[in-house]
Amino acid sequence: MTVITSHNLTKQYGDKKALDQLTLTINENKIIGIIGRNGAGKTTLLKTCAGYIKPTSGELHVWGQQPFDNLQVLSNVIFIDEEVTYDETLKLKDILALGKIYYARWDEAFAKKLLHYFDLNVKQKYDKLSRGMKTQFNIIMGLSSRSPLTIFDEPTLGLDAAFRKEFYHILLNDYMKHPRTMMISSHMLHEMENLLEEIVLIHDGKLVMHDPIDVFQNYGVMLNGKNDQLLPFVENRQVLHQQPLGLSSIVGIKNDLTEEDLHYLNEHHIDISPMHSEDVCVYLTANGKVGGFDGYQ
Ligand SMILES: Nc1ncnc2c1ncn2[C@@H]1O[C@H](COP(=O)(O)OP(=O)(O)OP(=O)(O)O)[C@@H](O)[C@H]1O
Repeated sequence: MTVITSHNLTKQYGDKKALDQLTLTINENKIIGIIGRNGAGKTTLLKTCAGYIKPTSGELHVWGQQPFDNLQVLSNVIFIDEEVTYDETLKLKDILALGKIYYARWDEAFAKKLLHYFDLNVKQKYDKLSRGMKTQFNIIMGLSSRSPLTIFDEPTLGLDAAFRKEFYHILLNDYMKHPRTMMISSHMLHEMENLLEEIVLIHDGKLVMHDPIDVFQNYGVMLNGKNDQLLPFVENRQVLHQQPLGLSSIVGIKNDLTEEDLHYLNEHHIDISPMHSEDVCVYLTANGKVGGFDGYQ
C-alpha cells in the first residue's frame, strides 16, 4: 500500500524554493533514509508529510488525504526532532500518559522499559533533563508510539556514540516486530545504512534519487591509476569526482562497468574500489564541483 504520494510538490519561502516540484511515492512498511546537504529541504519535506507545513503548490497525499491540519492523518503520524518540547511542569510519566491519548498503538510498557534501560527516571521533570537526555526521551516517545508513519528528523543529533548504536539496534528490532513506515533524515549515513531499505536524496528541494539502498551503495566506483591510461578511459563516462595526484588520478565514475571495461582496468593496473554511500551523496549534489575546494592556490 502507498503511504505518501507527491506530485510537483513545492514549498516556497519568498524567493527560496525549499521543495521544488518534488514527485515521490513512499510505500508502507519501509525504513527510508532522507538524505541531502544542509538546506536541501529534508526538514521541509518531512514536516510537510507530517501535516505541519502547507505546500505552496503541487499535490501531496498521505494515505490518500491532504495532510496539512488533517486530524485523521496527524493521529497516525509522529514527528520527532530536536525541537520537540513539553510543558515545563510535566514529569516524564505525565508525558507517557499523554502517549496513550494521542497514539492508538502506544506501548507504555515498552516506553517504560526503554526509560529504565537508559536510566531516565519517570519522576523527573522533562524540563530538567540535559539536552541529550531530552533527545533520548523524544526518541523513546517516537518508538513507543508505533505510529504507522514515524518520522525522525536528525534523531541522533548530539547523542553519544553508545546511545546512537543502541538506538539503531532497538529501532530495527522494534520495526521487525511492528512494521511501520519510518522516514529518518540524517547526516550520519554511514552509521544508518544497515537500517535503511530505501534512500531519498534531495538537493535544492529537488529529488535526485529514490532507490533501494543497494542501488545507492553500488552507484559508483573509484578508479586509481596513471593518467595516460585512466583519463582516456573515463572520457565519455559520468565522472562524479576527480582528484589529480601528479601523474596519477583518482576518479569516481558511475558504476556501469562491463566485462570489457574490467579487463581494460586490470590490464592497465587501474585499481577499482567501491564508492562509499556518503561520497555518492556528496558527489551527486556537488553542483558540478568534481574536484573539491582548491582556493589556496
Ligand atoms: N520557515 C522558513 N522560512 C524561510 N526559509 C526557510 C524556512 N524553512 C526552511 N527554509 C529554507 O528552506 C531551505 C530548506 O530548509 P530545510 O530546513 O528543509 O533543509 P534541511 O535539508 O533540513 O537542512 P539541514 O540539513 O541543514 O537541517 C533552506 O534554504 C532554508 O533556509
